[in-house]
Amino acid sequence: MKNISLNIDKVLGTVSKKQILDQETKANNCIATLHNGDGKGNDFLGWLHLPSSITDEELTDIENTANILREKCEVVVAVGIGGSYLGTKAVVDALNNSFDFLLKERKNPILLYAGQNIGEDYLYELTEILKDKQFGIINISKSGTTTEPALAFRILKKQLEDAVGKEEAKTRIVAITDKSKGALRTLATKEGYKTFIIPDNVGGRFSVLTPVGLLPIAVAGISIRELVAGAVSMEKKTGIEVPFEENLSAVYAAVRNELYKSGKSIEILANFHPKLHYIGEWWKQLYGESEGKDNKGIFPAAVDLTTDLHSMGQWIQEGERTIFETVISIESPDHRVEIPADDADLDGLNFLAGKRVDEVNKMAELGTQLAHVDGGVPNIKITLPAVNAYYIGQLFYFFEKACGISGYMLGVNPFDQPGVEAYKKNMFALLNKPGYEKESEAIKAKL
Ligand SMILES: O=P(O)(O)OC[C@H]1O[C@](O)(CO)[C@@H](O)[C@@H]1O
Repeated sequence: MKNISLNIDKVLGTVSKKQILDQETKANNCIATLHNGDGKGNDFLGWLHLPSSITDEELTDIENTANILREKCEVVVAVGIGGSYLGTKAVVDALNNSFDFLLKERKNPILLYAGQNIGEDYLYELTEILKDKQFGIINISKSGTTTEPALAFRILKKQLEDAVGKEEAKTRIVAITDKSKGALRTLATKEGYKTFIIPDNVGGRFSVLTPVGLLPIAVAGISIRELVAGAVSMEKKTGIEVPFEENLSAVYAAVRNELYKSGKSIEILANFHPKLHYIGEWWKQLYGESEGKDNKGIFPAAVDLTTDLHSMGQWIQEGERTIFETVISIESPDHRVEIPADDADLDGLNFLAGKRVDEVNKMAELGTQLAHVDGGVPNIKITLPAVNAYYIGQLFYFFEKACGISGYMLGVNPFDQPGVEAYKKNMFALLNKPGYEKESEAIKAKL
């Protein structure tokens, strides 16, 4: 197996090599803080050695549970929001056929999602489509109290029980939550569901390599062993003993912090393969919740290229010069499509005849990089040799480790998310939730 790689050459017009190398001590100190567990948020460091500590028994238990759902269900609904669904969707979208839902000869159940929004039409359409389907539910919530998934689960649980009876429903529902706290744990115990535990010390956005991600990914027919193996290899490659310049996570963290200091306050994660869209969504939560606090932090944005070059391209090329770009580049796509010759050549594309589509895409990627760098947008490039579970495992861990280092370099606690509570408090006050009487009065006075 090869490895993912990092290229920072195209940031060097904005920050110098010396500036980056000067961050060595700081970055190493941050890595030591993570490994010694003596920094801010140190009760949430369970992700650090998670890949290498997953046991064969745990993986087998997850695979066996996935197989039960795979046998019984045409559709499995993964209920969860934020870290409780983004990692799964990132892997499944990246590795499954883009037109999976249209495949007739199915080897895997269709994975659908719920609880990641409160859209009434979304839930209506989901429940309608499930009416004639054999379905199961994986209900995922670390806290076990998040409103969006709890609401979706209440609706889907009733539908499933009405359709197949309470006893059968129990065999098609799996709960993934805290070992003892939260409403979901109480409910799962009372109903007797199969459960998996999200360790106390692993925050939601770092939980993709726990059963949170592993169970639904296994249901989708993807090798969780390869995913974990990739993460294990990256855990080694970014370890405390690895020299700064060889430690991809440390270098990425140092570079983005130097760019931030130089006025680049927005990082755009770009891909040239639409299947990677949700890798960007997962990454946005990871960095947004980890670094956006104390009135600081790089704003994480994401684009799909070349698609968004025809919508956001103008802004990226010539808008406010406060951005830098991190491109996820894929060395070899899985499949070959050659551009055919055409006698009439009315579209003038015969100069491309015989070339692979990826050759055009690669030139678009290179052309974009050069244009953006010329336009004052520094460019970091992360290359995956191919899109498979192993390299995505590497990528996840690479970003997680870099996020921990980067957050400490920035001087924030990368492992909490106190700001998320503000909207919840207002929503509960507006909905007259018991216990929020004072807040209800106060908020209504503002309307
Ligand atoms: O898994 P839970 O506890 O339902 O939380 C879902 C998401 O909500 C947040 O806690 C923010 O409210 C995220 O950090 C988390 O990933």
